[in-house]
Order: sequence, then structure tokens, then C-alpha cells
Amino acid sequence: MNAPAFDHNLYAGCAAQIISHTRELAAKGWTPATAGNFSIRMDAEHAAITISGKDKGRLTEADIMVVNMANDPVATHHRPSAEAALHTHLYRRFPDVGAVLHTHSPTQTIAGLLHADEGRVRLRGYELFKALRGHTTHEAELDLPVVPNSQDMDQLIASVDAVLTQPNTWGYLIAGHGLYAWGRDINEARRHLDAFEFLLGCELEMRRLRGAGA
Ligand SMILES: CSCCC(=O)C(=O)COP(=O)(O)O
Ligand SMILES: [Zn+2]
Repeated sequence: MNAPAFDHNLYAGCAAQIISHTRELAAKGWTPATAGNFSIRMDAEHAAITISGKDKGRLTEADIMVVNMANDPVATHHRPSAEAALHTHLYRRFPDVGAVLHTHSPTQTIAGLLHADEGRVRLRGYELFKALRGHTTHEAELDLPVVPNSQDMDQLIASVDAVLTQPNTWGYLIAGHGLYAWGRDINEARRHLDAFEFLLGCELEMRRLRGAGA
């Protein structure tokens, strides 16, 4: 008898973690109109990932599937996230990455558009840098990369590879689209996602205040 394609108990545990976090992220308004996609690495060859087009605030285990690192569905007829290639790209490139989260908050969407020409959001002097693995002080300058949006995943991956040059970056923005954040597990990826959202929100607010002559 053929061995099962993957460990179902491991898959069910990953699905439960994704569901728990997506409920909270949707409640924040970061997954409008089915936007967002979420995955956890199961092993060297498989990841649990959200099925394309689902309401990410109402996921059940049936809305999550398994892909291999070539983005092929495993043991299902469902279609994975349209952006599955962006998740497996990070799993292939960074062996220690265990989870990838993608959201479309207004802050993330606008910040990417505002900084599209620069190709980065330059952050300086934030205590919250310390929420990002490998960062230990506010006395730093951190560039969050921004890449142009595209419907061609290979083009997006090439853009990301060109800007992911610094260690401990943990995220990137797609202009007019949203934020990708990752970590060694889903809780660390969530901490990074929350930290980038806060930092980008501060930058937008400072821009607003300066425009008002503050
Ligand atoms: C309706 S948002 C457009 C698609 C997108 O950017 C996204 O994050 C969700 O796509 P998926 O295929 O993962 O549902
Ligand atoms: Zn998206």
C-alpha cells in the first residue's frame, strides 16, 4: 500500500494554527474581500497553505490544503493560493523559515504605493525593531523592501530576490498590494507581521503630521 502523501495529524495541526491567526487578522481588517494567504512549512517538501479565493476570516480545515515546494497540489483537486509560489520561494530560499503570512491592510497597501519609486521603506530609530529577530536596538536603520506588483509570480520572485539582500529582513511590501512577513514558526511570523504593520502605520502618521505642518 502506498505511504500517505503527508502526515495528516501534522497537517491538521498546521491548519488549526492558520485558522486561529487568520480569524484575528481578518478581525483587524487586514484580509478584505478574500485577500491574504497563509502557510506553514510541514517538512522539507510540503507546506500547508490556504486555498485560493476563500474568505480568510472564515476558514475551516477544508479551506486549507497541502502543496509541495514546486507549488503542486498534493492529494487534493483544490487550487492553492494564486500566490503560493511566493510562499514556496521563501521556504526554498531560507531553510529556517517555517511560516509565511500575507495580508492586505490599508496601511500596508498604501505604504507600498507611497514608497514604490524608492524600492524600500527606510525606518529609523524605533524601539519596536527589537520585535524583529536579530535586531537588538532602536539605534539602527532598517529598509523594508518594496517591489512592484505583478500578476506574473516568476517576475515577482525575481524582484524579491533582487532586494532581499540583507540578513534578518523578515518581510517585503508589494506596491499597492500588501505585505509578506515570515519567521521560523507562525508565532514569530505573526510577530513580524504585527511589527511591520505598526512601523508602517507610524511612518504614515508622521507623513500626515508633517504634511499638516506639525
Ligand atoms: C481579492 S485579493 C486578490 C488576490 C490576492 O492578492 C490575495 O492575496 C488572495 O489570493 P488567494 O489566491 O490566496 O486567495
Ligand atoms: Zn495578495
